[in-house]
Amino acid sequence: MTTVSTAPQAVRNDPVHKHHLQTLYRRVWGLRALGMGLGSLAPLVVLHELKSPVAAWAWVIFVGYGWPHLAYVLAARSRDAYRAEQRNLVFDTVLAGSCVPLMHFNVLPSVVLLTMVMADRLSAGIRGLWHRGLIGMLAGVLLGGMATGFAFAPQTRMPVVLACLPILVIHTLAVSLNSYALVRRTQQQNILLKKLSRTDALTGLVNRGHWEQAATTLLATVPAGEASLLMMDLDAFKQINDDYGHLVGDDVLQAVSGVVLCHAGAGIAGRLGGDELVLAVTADAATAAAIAEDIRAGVEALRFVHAPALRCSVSIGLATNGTAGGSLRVWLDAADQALYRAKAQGRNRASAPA
Ligand SMILES: Nc1nc2c(ncn2[C@@H]2O[C@H](COP(=O)(O)OP(=O)(O)OP(=O)(O)O)[C@@H](O)[C@H]2O)c(=O)[nH]1
Repeated sequence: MTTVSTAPQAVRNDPVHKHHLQTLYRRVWGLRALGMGLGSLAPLVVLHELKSPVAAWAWVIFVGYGWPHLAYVLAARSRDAYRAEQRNLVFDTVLAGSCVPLMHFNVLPSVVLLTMVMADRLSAGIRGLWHRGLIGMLAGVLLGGMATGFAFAPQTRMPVVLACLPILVIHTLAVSLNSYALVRRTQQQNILLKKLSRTDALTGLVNRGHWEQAATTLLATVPAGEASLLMMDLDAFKQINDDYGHLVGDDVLQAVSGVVLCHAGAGIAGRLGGDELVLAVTADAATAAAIAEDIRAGVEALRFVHAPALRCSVSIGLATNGTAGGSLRVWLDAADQALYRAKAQGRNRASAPA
């Protein structure tokens, strides 16, 4: 019931993943003890009905209540605990199979036992385990049959039916809980992956590809004159990098992105690349100019712990979707020209197209 997916090479070499595999036997221990313990109840009742010899009792008691702990010790003492646990998982099936002839093929407990054991091999997610488990199970049935002469009495009486219930109920609920946890974890990881795939790692703004998608949608849905684009470029950023180093340069980029996000409202802030940031927002030209001034002033007010003397500024080019026409390319071009004007007019300012 513990899932260990077969991972690609890079993941398999990861120390955390290796540790996860090498400690599998510890996680399986409790589940094996519970499953084998409950699973042995019905066989014991059948042995009682059949008035089986002591050797059969001893074997089933070993399978149900001794083997789970022996399996733990074998894996713990092994040089490769994961391989040892894989052997244990196959040996589980041999043992389960061997109990079937001891019960003279009593139909309900035999089916329950074999099904539960097989379901656990499948849900472990280890490649080929179910296949090896099937062979192990058949070997177990064969060995048990050779010991009992394949005696056959498939009828199941009520006490045996009742003895099957604990494993049926508890095992089914445990497997369902495990699946529930797995689905929840996968959903959360998918959300995180989606977020990471569209986020610029340094600034936390959306990356170019995702920003272009979102801006295209905005452009298609907002009437002309009601959406604005702010294209921002840090002033003399190369000099900042040269004077203070790239790490401080990164701090500046992060801090400026923080200011942009702070004033973005419901707009979409992104990093096109380098020190070039963009904000597409549902706002007319006057509102966009006010947002641009807030960002400009916010950037000017930034101070840095690792470079107290450092002052930075940003130039901003503005374009509304009215001036830009229908395509994102034209809109970006209009904002870029406005940014060029802001730089040419002396930087640290916002400018609209001429
Ligand atoms: N620290 C840091 N620097 C970066 C990063 N990406 C790009 N740069 C640097 O940003 C600088 C961009 O400089 P430019 O935009 O060409 O010029 P500028 O110095 O900002 O001058 P103006 O734009 O004309 O004001 C280059 O030196 C790049 O190496 C980054 O992720 N971190």
